[in-house]
Amino acid sequence: MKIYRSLSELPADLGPVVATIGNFDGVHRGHRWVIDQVNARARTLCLPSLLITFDPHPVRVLRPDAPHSLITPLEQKLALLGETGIDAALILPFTPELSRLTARQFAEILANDIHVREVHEGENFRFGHKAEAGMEGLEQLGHELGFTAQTYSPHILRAAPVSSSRIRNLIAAGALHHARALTGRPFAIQSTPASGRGYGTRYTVPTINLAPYPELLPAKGVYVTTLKVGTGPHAETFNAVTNIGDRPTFGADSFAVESHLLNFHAVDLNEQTPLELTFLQRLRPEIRWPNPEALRTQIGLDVKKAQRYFALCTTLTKEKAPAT
Ligand SMILES: Cc1cc2nc3c(=O)[nH]c(=O)nc-3n(C[C@H](O)[C@H](O)[C@H](O)COP(=O)(O)O)c2cc1C
Ligand SMILES: Nc1ncnc2c1ncn2[C@@H]1O[C@H](COP(=O)(O)OP(=O)(O)OP(=O)(O)O)[C@@H](O)[C@H]1O
Repeated sequence: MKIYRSLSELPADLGPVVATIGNFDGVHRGHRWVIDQVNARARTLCLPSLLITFDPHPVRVLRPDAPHSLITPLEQKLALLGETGIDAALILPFTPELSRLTARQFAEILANDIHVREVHEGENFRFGHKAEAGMEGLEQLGHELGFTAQTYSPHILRAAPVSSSRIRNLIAAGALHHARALTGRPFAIQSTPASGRGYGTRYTVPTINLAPYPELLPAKGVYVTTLKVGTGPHAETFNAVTNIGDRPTFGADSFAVESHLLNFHAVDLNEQTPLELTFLQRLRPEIRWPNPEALRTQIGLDVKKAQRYFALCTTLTKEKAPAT
């Protein structure tokens, strides 16, 4: 997938293109449904497929005071979009000026600068200053400016339309299984290591702490996870149990995300080592234990549950594998 980070980066000879526009946070099943249609049309017409997205997320510019955390920060989103078969992604810097473009001005950019032949969107798509226009407006403007607009009814899963906001709420509530059904993959975050206070090694179990993470995290609590350390051919993935929370057993609140590796062996870690933490199952809420011994005993039980989870996964994977 080619990535263009502004209009001026688009090669002059790219168009005409079959395009879709949106935030695509979480790259969920509704998004992938639309992207598949775009790719199929592009192949039929022998044109490149192009996904147009925005950075930062428009909400951050339009409502800077409203808390809004991303399911997939930009680079993670681009990596996932790269797996969809889309030929190119154009990231439009979402500025106050862009937010003030009228629907017509935006459609003119689509026609004259991006050379769209077709634009494919879900029926809830809105664009232009104060979200003034929807798919009907896009169709009319396209008719004038020389492109067509294709509208899709919402992709429904578990009795409601799939949307980034729905998935965000599920993850924030710790409902990881439900969120996974809507995205088609477990929720994962990318970070780097940070130093802990040393309490774990002294009183409970050793952990790898993650650097403060500014985007979406699951609800506070204890989870079965995997932790991938490093990238590329030298990356290693460990089974783990992870606590997200304030660690109230040790006094004053001190928020952290920290993982205890089950199949630990020494790895070379520094502050830049890429980490990917994947959340598989929620085990329990975080609790203020009367003393570190009680917490250590509970973590022992958490580890046993996680081991059972991984053992069951291995058995199921083996059962699913074709006979050799
Ligand atoms: C699997 C797991 C479960 C945990 N559960 C709790 C908990 O219920 N309550 C709590 O106060 N801390 C909990 N913790 C956090 C420990 O208190 C934490 O590991 C300890 O404070 C070490 O901090 P440090 O890494 O800064 O040294 C948990 C940690 C792990 C790895
Ligand atoms: N469930 C769905 N079915 C069909 N199309 C969808 C679905 N969800 C999103 N789309 C379409 O995918 C494109 C990108 O969507 P976008 O990420 O902007 O919205 P969203 O997933 O609904 O997020 P939010 O909940 O933040 O509004 C748009 O054309 C949108 O209409």
